[in-house]
Amino acid sequence: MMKSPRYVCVPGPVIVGAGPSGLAAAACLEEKGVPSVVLERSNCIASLWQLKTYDRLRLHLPKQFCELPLMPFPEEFPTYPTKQQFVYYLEAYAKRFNIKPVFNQKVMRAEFDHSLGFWRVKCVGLKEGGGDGVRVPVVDRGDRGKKVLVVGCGNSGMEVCLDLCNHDARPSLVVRDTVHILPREMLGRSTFGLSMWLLKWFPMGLVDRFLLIVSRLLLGDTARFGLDRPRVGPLELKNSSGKTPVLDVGTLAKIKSGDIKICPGIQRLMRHTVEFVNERKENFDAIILATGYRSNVPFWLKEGQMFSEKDGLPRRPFPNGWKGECGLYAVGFTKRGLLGRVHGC
Ligand SMILES: NC(=O)C1=CN([C@@H]2O[C@H](COP(=O)(O)OP(=O)(O)OC[C@H]3O[C@@H](n4cnc5c(N)ncnc54)[C@H](OP(=O)(O)O)[C@@H]3O)[C@@H](O)[C@H]2O)C=CC1
Ligand SMILES: O=C(O)C(=O)Cc1c[nH]c2ccccc12
Repeated sequence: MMKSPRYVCVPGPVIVGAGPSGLAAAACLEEKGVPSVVLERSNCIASLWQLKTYDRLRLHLPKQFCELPLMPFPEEFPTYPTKQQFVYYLEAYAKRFNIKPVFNQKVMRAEFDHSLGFWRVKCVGLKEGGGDGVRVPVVDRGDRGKKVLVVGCGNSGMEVCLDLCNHDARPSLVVRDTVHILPREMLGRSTFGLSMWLLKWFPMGLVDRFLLIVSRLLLGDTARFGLDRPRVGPLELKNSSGKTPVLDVGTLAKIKSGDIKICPGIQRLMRHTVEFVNERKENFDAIILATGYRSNVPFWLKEGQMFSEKDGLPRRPFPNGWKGECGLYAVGFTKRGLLGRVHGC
């Protein structure tokens, strides 16, 4: 077996991660004739999409907002492409721009060497197939009637609850804080698309008021079902804290009908028994954590102050990418978002 060299000199940018944003950055560079190296810790591109998402997942923003630069989605794709279609598109994209990530390479440290004028990136090779893919539990027939507690009421928790309902399980949803639920569409357009369009003409506070009025008309008063809204409007909140509004794809109707029960925050977890903050106790057959994730970038990036040391979240949103010192660029992530905004990069 050939041993890989200890040091490799890369005559161009290093891109960390072969997700949609990494692929987009590599393609744009390739288009300009700039070679780059993409390092990917998993053994495939878009590993979050391929290994860590549920099969029924669809994009919840229309496809025109999710396509990568230089190559549109195939015309025959529906408005909201499925996970399988999105992965197929990303594979085709990588092929088209001749992107060949170095797989199974985990970046441990990235530091700018000021005396050399180069970035020094330290990687460890992982075992082939080292995708640490946590599989989302699949509720099959054997799980019918099971009591499942879903923790976290972001888009994941809400969609997982709906799936559980549709497979005859009995889900409860932990909601420990306020949340903005918006219909996925309003006035015949996607809520996201309409919001972005309105923002071109009106201030954010006004667009927020509009979104809340239409949401109230279409969804009713969500507080009546245990889902209080934050005091700050949905766009303002996204902008200031990164918290994404939930785009309802049918979960709210199941909450209204009582098929999904809303619970307060968890105080303690004991085997199958959950104690809530109001001291009520209840037994569940399964617990699904849909509590989001944290960026690992602060762990390895030893340059700049892009991330809060307290919680690992970026210090401010990067609507169009972020340029730091020494040719350091961040593209495609929101504070908490999986999709991020890749359009601006
Ligand atoms: N169809 C699609 O396109 C989908 C897109 N997405 C996107 O992926 C990204 C990630 O979404 P998601 O996985 O939902 O993660 P998020 O970070 O958006 O949501 C996590 C949720 O978990 C809650 N939470 C965290 N810790 C706890 C706790 N200890 N107890 C109770 N609740 C807790 C948070 O609430 P709190 O405010 O209390 O911290 C929050 O509501 C988002 O951008 C989302 O829009 C996700 C699913 C589907
Ligand atoms: O799903 C995400 O991560 C999003 O970014 C969705 C989103 C961001 N801003 C919005 C405004 C209105 C509706 C959806 C969104």
